[in-house]
Amino acid sequence: MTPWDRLSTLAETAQGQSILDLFTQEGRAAEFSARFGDMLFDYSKTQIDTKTRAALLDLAREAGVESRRAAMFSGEKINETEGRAVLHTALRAGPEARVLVDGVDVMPGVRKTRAAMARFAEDLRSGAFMGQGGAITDVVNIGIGGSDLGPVMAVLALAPYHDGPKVHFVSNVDGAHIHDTLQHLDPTTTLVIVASKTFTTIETMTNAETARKWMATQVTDTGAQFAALSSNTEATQEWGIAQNRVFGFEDWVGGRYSLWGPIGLSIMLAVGADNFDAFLQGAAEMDAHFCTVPLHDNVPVMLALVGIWHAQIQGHASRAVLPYDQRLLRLPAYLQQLEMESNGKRVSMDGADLARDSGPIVWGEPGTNGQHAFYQLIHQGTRTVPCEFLVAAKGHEPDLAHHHALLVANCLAQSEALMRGRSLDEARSSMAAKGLAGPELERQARHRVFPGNRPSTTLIYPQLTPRTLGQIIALYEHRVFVEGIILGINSYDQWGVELGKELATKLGPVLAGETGADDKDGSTRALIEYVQSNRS
Ligand SMILES: O=P(O)(O)OC[C@H]1O[C@](O)(CO)[C@@H](O)[C@@H]1O
Repeated sequence: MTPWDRLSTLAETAQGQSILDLFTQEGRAAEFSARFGDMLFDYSKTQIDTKTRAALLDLAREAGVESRRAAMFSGEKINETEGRAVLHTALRAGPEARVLVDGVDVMPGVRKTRAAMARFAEDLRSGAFMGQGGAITDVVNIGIGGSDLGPVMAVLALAPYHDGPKVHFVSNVDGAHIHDTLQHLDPTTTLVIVASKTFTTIETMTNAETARKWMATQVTDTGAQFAALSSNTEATQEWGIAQNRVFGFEDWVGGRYSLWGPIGLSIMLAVGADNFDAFLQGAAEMDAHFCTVPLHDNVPVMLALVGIWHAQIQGHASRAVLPYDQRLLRLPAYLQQLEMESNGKRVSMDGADLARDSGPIVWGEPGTNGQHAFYQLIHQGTRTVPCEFLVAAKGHEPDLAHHHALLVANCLAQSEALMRGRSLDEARSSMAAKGLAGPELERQARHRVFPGNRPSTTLIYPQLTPRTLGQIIALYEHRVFVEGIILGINSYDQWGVELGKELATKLGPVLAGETGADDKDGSTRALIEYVQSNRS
């Protein structure tokens, strides 16, 4: 019997297994949690028991998690469809590290770029680097996907550490985004960063061109107030950005894994090089944990196995990520790209159809806001949505500690409520206490039943510092990697984004009336006609 078969059988047995009853086993909370430093990952509020976990660990071993992990860290070209190594971990590696790609140590180059970024950041933050109108007050990062989501998420998350210029982000090609961002800024004291690995992404290049025109209205040497983050240094030069403000990286850094290097410049500008270093250090610590700790106690591995249990074995199509931290507002969006662009694939590495479901749909919002929006469905809908809670024991506002206490109480209450539920008898008693009786009591009580037994995990840490944020992001990166290995997926390509881009490029001239729409289907033709007759 393969581990997959064993897990299917275990899932059948688990049907109807009360999670709450599993806690009659003494020490379950400690036994079904994993620690990383002062961070705790609690997965005891799931139906996973000792046998299930053993089968999940066998699955990981048989899939070759340990050897694939070694292959990734040693610079093997594990992104086979693009013939590339996967070494975002090198961007955060410590001073002693040596990482070989094709026999060449890439670390001297990584360190050189990191030092150049730090020098530029310090110059800009101290006022040594200025705009035409004086010290830089605002930075606009223009990028999309991995060249935007990571930096936006991290800059928001690290608000208590901001002591640099104000950082803004423009990603959408919708002119509203750049318009609304630039309209309040002064071009003479603004730095524009064009963040694009390829430097060809249509949204980014269109926004960059618009920013250049805006800058030219008041600045004579516009190029002097631009920087570029890219692995296509030829294109950055052609675009007119001086070499000393181009921060390059190699093709072994995937877009959605790129915030640790030059793509993270906006984070460094906001919080300074020391805090950025702490962010990298946290991630490097998680890398060391991932590489050395046995699978059973390995937080990224266990997070991945819980994910596989819920998505591929129990068949739950989505998972909700629910940070009880307003500053992690964009974490769900960031994880949507990280997880869904990495593992949303229908063929395995060798091109065969995937034998099971691909990675799940990832969605979420910070608590407590989500509670007043979609938690209704999570508690009483007909579908089970495994929930992943994140919360810090302590906030950053000592005088608002009572807010934080309420926040934590809500987070803990939600996982408890999801597991415990409320029975019909309990609902009946509360309706009877309100004076209801007979059929009306019965009807009202049924609406107030919570089925419970809904699984969740909680990641809890002391405080959201730069170092902790680095740990959390690296944790999720490795989780995605492990899930991808188990599914046989190449988590590092993204062919699924190409078709839409190609068609959009062809539709441009059609919408402009330059070419016909004869090859289009009836629906698309009707939509084109609608736009053409309603835009003037
Ligand atoms: O950094 P670039 O090359 O502009 O790409 C942006 C994003 O586009 C994608 O290729 C997908 O559309 C992402 O993987 C990437 O993060």
